[in-house]
Amino acid sequence: MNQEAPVITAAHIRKAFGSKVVLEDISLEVRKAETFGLLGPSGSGKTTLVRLLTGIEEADSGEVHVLGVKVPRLSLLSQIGYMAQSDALYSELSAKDNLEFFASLYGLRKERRTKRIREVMEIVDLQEHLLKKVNQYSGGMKRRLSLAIALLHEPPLLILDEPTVGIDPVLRKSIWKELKALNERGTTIVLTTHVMDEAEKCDRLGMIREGRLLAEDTPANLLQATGASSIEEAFLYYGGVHS
Ligand SMILES: Nc1ncnc2c1ncn2[C@@H]1O[C@H](COP(=O)(O)OP(=O)(O)OP(=O)(O)O)[C@@H](O)[C@H]1O
Repeated sequence: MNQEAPVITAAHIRKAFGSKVVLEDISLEVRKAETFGLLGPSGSGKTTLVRLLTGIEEADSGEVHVLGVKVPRLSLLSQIGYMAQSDALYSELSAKDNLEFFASLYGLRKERRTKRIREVMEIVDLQEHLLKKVNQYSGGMKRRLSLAIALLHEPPLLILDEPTVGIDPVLRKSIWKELKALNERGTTIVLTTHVMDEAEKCDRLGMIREGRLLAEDTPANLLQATGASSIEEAFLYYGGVHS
């Protein structure tokens, strides 16, 4: 059992856009060096929740603390590697120039910058496309470059919104291997997914449906508690769809 203070604590989060309530009374904790997966169908509120955790979006009520600090806080930005669902890249620039830009934003000095750019491009298997303009990249390549940028400054917390969408199974496997290696080195990871086999790879899962957290536990415990034979079945169970 990890006795350290949680890296993320969200308490009674509520968020509405106009009259539409998108998140209702969400409370959760993410522990140091774990991979916490947010699993839920399209439109269930996963992106809104991770945006609240980063401080990009503000809750109507409830509080989020990250690394002991109340969100939003500018100083937290250097502590978080955030990969949004839509890629925030400069398409007229090369991958290298994009990486250089974000590296300078994070204050990486020249030597470390060069080393890290090489390392992160290897992780996402784009080293041969470093000088190519982003507008010549495929959708999957852009996702991989976005992941590389999130990893660049070696933040203690990674928040990844659907990081492996559009990425082929072989590379997906190697990216998961890297995420697990980062866990072992102390990095905490929060990611969203609606892919069940990815959900099983997370240390703990939060199941979200219609803005509510249905359950939160390890994949094994969720299976045991529901008597389900798959995460998909467990999700349906908590969603009230008993077979
Ligand atoms: N800025 C916004 N203004 C109004 N409605 C919004 C806004 N952002 C999100 N929503 C709505 O909030 C709900 C949850 O959206 P969200 O993107 O958080 O879901 P999601 O689970 O991440 O979905 P997906 O897996 O498709 O990305 C949706 O109904 C969406 O239309």
